[in-house]
Amino acid sequence: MKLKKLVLTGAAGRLGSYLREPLSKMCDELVSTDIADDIGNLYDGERYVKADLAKFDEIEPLVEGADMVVHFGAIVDEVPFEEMLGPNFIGSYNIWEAGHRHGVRRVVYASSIHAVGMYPKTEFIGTDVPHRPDTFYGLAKCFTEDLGRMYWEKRQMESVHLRILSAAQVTNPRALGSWLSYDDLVRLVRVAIDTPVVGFTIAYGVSANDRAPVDNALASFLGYRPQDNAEQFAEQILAEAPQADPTDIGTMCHGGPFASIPLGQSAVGSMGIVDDRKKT
Ligand SMILES: NC(=O)c1ccc[n+]([C@@H]2O[C@H](COP(=O)([O-])OP(=O)(O)OC[C@H]3O[C@@H](n4cnc5c(N)ncnc54)[C@H](O)[C@@H]3O)[C@@H](O)[C@H]2O)c1
Ligand SMILES: O=C(O)[C@H]1O[C@@H](O)[C@H](O)[C@@H](O)[C@@H]1O
Repeated sequence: MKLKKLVLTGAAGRLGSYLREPLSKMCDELVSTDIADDIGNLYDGERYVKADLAKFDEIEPLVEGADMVVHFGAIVDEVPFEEMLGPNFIGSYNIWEAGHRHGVRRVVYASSIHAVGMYPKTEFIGTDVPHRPDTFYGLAKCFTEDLGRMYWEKRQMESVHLRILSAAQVTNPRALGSWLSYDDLVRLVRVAIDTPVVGFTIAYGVSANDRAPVDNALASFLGYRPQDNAEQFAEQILAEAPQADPTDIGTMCHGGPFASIPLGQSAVGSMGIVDDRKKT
């Protein structure tokens, strides 16, 4: 199905960099947006507009005439609530409200495992477990999932909330379960757009890892079939890993370092994430 217009927020970001090209091929016009000054060379059919998610006046005109919004823009680490409020809470409201005013059919949202990060890993969690955020960052993901449910139930605007686990190079034992390869990310976003009816849906964003700690059974109607498996990295990662501390909350919970970090303090700093965004 080729759409008329798609909007991608967070287009300058790491995941955005892998989504721009495939999204540009799924529509006549892709409007990519971010707070960054530019995003490099543009793909055929792509236009870039700098805008701040926290400002309704900047976001609202971008959404006019769009079939769907792929909403990936956000602060992606734990920060004090006051800093999170604009981009991650108000930003989500701005996307849904602007979308509603312009008759946007669906939002595909980058939610996160951190909406449920305080569950112990001994629980194989489904998409229907109650929220259990590990940080203000996770709380903003919970807020946005509830916002999406409310706009579906009250205003019939659809959304798919992709609770991504770890879309980054595999550098630690946790990622052997939580890895989402960039190719599988694209597969997931593609089915979230292509599935004819989604209502309000939550799906975990994870590859076909032998050790995947979450259950996507309730989202199986999306037909997401991940192809990659982090087990290919297991031997090396486990040989190099320090002995796990069973009393550490971060080791025990789905949220990893986000689960053990004090509220408002950076968790990403300790995770060794490589900036391998795709260059254009
Ligand atoms: N990478 C992961 O493992 C992972 C896991 C779960 C969820 N997510 C979610 O996926 C999305 C993309 O993450 P990423 O890893 O590519 O991070 P990223 O930081 O590379 O990308 C996020 C982008 O959002 C933009 N942004 C921040 N504040 C903004 C504002 N006020 N207005 C407009 N744009 C703003 C940033 O400039 C950045 O380009 C985020 O919503 C994140 O929460 C990522
Ligand atoms: O838990 C994870 O691995 C990831 O969770 C995402 O929500 C964060 O944005 C990302 O920075 C983390 O690496």
